[in-house]
Amino acid sequence: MEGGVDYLIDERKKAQFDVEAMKVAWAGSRQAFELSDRIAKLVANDPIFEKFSRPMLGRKELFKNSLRKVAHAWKLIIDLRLSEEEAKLLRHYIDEPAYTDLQWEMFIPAIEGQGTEEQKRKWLPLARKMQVIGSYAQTELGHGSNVQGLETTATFDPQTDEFVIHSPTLTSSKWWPGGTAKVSTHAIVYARLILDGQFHGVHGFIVQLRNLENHTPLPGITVGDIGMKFGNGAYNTMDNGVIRFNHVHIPRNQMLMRVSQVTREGKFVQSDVPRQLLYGTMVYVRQKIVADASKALSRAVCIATRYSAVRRQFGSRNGGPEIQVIDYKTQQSRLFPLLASAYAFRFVGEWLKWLYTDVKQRLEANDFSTLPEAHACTAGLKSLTTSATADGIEECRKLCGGHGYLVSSGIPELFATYVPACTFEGDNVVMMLQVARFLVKTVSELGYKQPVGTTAYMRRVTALMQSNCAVRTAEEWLNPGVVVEAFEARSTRMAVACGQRLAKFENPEEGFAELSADLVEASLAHCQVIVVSKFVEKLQQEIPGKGVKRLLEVLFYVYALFLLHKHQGDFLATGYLTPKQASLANDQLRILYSKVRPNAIALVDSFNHTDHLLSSILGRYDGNVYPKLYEAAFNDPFNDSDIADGIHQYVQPMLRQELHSAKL
Ligand SMILES: CC(C)(COP(=O)(O)OP(=O)(O)OC[C@H]1O[C@@H](n2cnc3c(N)ncnc32)[C@H](O)[C@@H]1OP(=O)(O)O)[C@@H](O)C(=O)NCCC(=O)NCCSC(=O)CCCCCCCCCCCCCCC(=O)O
Ligand SMILES: Cc1cc2nc3c(=O)[nH]c(=O)nc-3n(C[C@H](O)[C@H](O)[C@H](O)COP(=O)(O)OP(=O)(O)OC[C@H]3O[C@@H](n4cnc5c(N)ncnc54)[C@H](O)[C@@H]3O)c2cc1C
Repeated sequence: MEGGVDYLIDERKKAQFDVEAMKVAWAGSRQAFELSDRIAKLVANDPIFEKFSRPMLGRKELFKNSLRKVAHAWKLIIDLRLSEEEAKLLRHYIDEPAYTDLQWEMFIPAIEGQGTEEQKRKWLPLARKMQVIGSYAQTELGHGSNVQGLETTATFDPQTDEFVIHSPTLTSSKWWPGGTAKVSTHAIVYARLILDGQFHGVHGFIVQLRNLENHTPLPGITVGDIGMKFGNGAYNTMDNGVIRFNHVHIPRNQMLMRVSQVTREGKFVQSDVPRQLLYGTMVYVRQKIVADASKALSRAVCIATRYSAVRRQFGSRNGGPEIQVIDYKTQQSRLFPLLASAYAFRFVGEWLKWLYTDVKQRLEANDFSTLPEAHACTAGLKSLTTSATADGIEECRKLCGGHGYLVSSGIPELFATYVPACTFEGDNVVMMLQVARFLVKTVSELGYKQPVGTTAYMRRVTALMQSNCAVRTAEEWLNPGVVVEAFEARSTRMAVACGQRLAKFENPEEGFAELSADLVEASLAHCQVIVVSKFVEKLQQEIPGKGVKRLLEVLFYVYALFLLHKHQGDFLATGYLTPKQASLANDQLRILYSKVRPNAIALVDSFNHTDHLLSSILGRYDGNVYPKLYEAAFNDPFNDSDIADGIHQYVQPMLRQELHSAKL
């Protein structure tokens, strides 16, 4: 047997559920499935969107090719009259970081959220037709996480009714904004507002960077690329930029003025809208990043699962086949929790999208009451899901053994493209510390204020602090109420313990800094409550299709009990579980893995990933791994000739002992 074609055919026959119905459950609805499937095939069948050769291209060629793909995609959007939703899917399936990500996910949302009605009327139609191309220039060489520490200045000049945008120091150079180095014509630049010598906080300004006719930078603007990033291909299709402003004048009406206004006379007016709305774009993008985590993790898991069914090692009896590596319990205990996590993140992402839509509608109606919770949820879940996904992709590489390290496995590029998600849109630790602030506040108010939303479980603080887990058998862990209560009790106990220790500090900020590592752990525990509860809520809905709900229940228990096993130190230290109960959870986990095993291939088929999206020989749908790996090796341009450049010059003289006289 040269490939694994028969193995995957056999595996698919073992499925105990309706794969087509699971595809719909994964997509969210039949309509969402059909839409997504149609766009995925459109991209997969278009040779311009080929991406297998991407890691072998030099930077300039890579970038030009990326510009070509974006132009081709835009042409398709117009010719096929694709909706905004379809265009988003098109970008997802093209699977190449590009300036359009910033245009659609940051520049436009920033104007929508922070612009006045007049500004929206002017800028949004231009941006939506791609007549201006915008980026999001917040981070500087010296500051990223600390937004209030940004140094770029926007000084109002009452003489000309303009703001003067200036980079006063080297460290104030804008650094990282995607799409800026070579493409964007405009940027939302975050700068310190200065009126009559007084600082009035950091605000966003629409600044034109390039001449729309010939694309040259405007006077006073120095702009360039910040250099190659991690991995071949990967994020290097994006032109992350550096910008220096030398007293660049922009009209007053290009300050985004929904939150605060500057009058013609140079007076600062603070509206009723809270200052935090300036950060609204980040709430939107963090929500989007959570939704995307399941897409990235499911890709890696799909590759590792298919390959684990094709790959065989050891255990051959009487010349028969060796054991499929997916049958090793260790392989299952590493792979199946990641498979379950992909589903868990899919469902929590769906819920977060709902939460964001609700907050957005409220904000439009000037109801800001749910913004703090939305901020804490998006920050915390962004941190949890991206960290787990980045680690999960790397684990999948190891699950594929040596072949996982080959670029043709599709995993190295996926990893290199994905890992910055742990840093951009807020470093993951800094984000968890935001959750910690929210939790500390919630806990300190417990005596007189009912917690709401995702912290509502803390209303039962007394019960959660005092009662203990009642599980006596492994079977008793198969109860969603029991599982969720365990997570809620652990989270409440960790948060309350942090609150009690904080109260001993005279200076709360000093206490917060001192206890920050514990606070991050308490925040993670709270975020895990959210993911686990949202999975349970999903299971309470009607889920059609033979066996679909049952398999999702299995995955829920795998996800939750795996986390419980991994963090059993917390569950034991807080006193909610006994060592015996933790051990029973682990026993149940092993039983659950055996329930996943026959369904593993069908569960990853349910992601409906095309071979184009996976771009992986190990993860091919047909399982034809070995012949294709062999073919790809000899198709590599490095194998064009048997004698590589440099052999005659540097190797042959060594073999002939003539190196001393060779010209090096
Ligand atoms: C959160 C901060 C660290 C806060 O700092 P401070 O403590 O200094 O606070 P402030 O004084 O500023 O404010 C305090 C106050 O405000 C509240 N707050 C803070 N943030 C928010 C918010 N967002 N919403 C609401 N409220 C907020 C806070 O809780 C306080 O409230 P109280 O006073 O009541 O306590 C902040 O400074 C911060 O956010 N820092 C991080 C900076 C950051 O995130 N920068 C992002 C730069 S842009 C960027 O990185 C772009 C990345 C590229 C993205 C590409 C777009 C593509 C999208 C799709 C992505 C898919 C990826 C998938 C890849 C693949 O699959 O291949
Ligand atoms: C691929 C990529 C694309 C990007 N695109 C854009 C873009 O389009 N526009 C844009 O404006 N920016 C962009 N960024 C910048 C990005 O948003 C920042 O890098 C990010 O917000 C982190 O900030 P930083 O670099 O200042 O990290 P730092 O804050 O310097 O972090 C360094 C370390 O310090 C720790 N740390 C920092 N503060 C604290 C604290 N208070 N407590 C405890 N630990 C702390 C962090 O955990 C981290 O370990 C991009 C970055 C990347 C990697």
